[in-house]
Amino acid sequence: YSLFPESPKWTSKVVTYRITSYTRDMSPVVVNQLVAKAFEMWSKEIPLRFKRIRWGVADIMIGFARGAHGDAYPFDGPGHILAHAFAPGPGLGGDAHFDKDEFWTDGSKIGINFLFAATHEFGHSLGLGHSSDPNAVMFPTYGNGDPQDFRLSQDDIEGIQKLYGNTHCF
Ligand SMILES: CC(C)C[C@H](CS(C)(=N)=N)C(=O)N[C@H]1Cc2cn(c3ccccc23)CCCCCCNC1=O
Ligand SMILES: [Zn+2]
Repeated sequence: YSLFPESPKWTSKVVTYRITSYTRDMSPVVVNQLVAKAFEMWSKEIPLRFKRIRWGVADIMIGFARGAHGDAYPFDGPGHILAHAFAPGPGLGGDAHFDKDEFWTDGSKIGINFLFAATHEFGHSLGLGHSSDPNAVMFPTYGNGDPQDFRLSQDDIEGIQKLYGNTHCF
């Protein structure tokens, strides 16, 4: 695993998130559920809680966008870069953007598995960089293992616990 320089992390016990835009590929209800599930993948390994807010500014602002969308990293049409997320911090820090030009699916068909991509992006939002372990969710490229049936690798868990400690007793 790798961290970002200076190991930025969230210092609050509860981190808020808000989904500000959606995709036509899946119903908003499904996107909401998959976002919650992706956060749970990480939160079950660390003493950190996530709270969804529907309005106002959350720590982690989540949305779908195509091409240039207000940050310095315009998306590139179908394929190539699928999404991006910023390291923990104020403002843009922690935010996760998904490329609207991808075909996002919930594991029932072809396209890009949204749960996998969201789990990867939220790893960045929490402070993880990329891993050299091909089995890690934080590996730089999509589609090495089976994105329809994945779980955090030991490397992913080691990295997130390095930042936030673990949830086990003494
Ligand atoms: C892990 C993801 C969820 C998030 C990362 C982006 S990020 C910022 N969050 N680390 C991602 O999109 N990686 C590219 C990396 C990549 C693979 N190729 C590329 C060709 C061109 C440009 C990029 C790529 C080869 C062709 C396959 C293109 C489709 C799949 N794309 C990828 O795997
Ligand atoms: Zn990445």
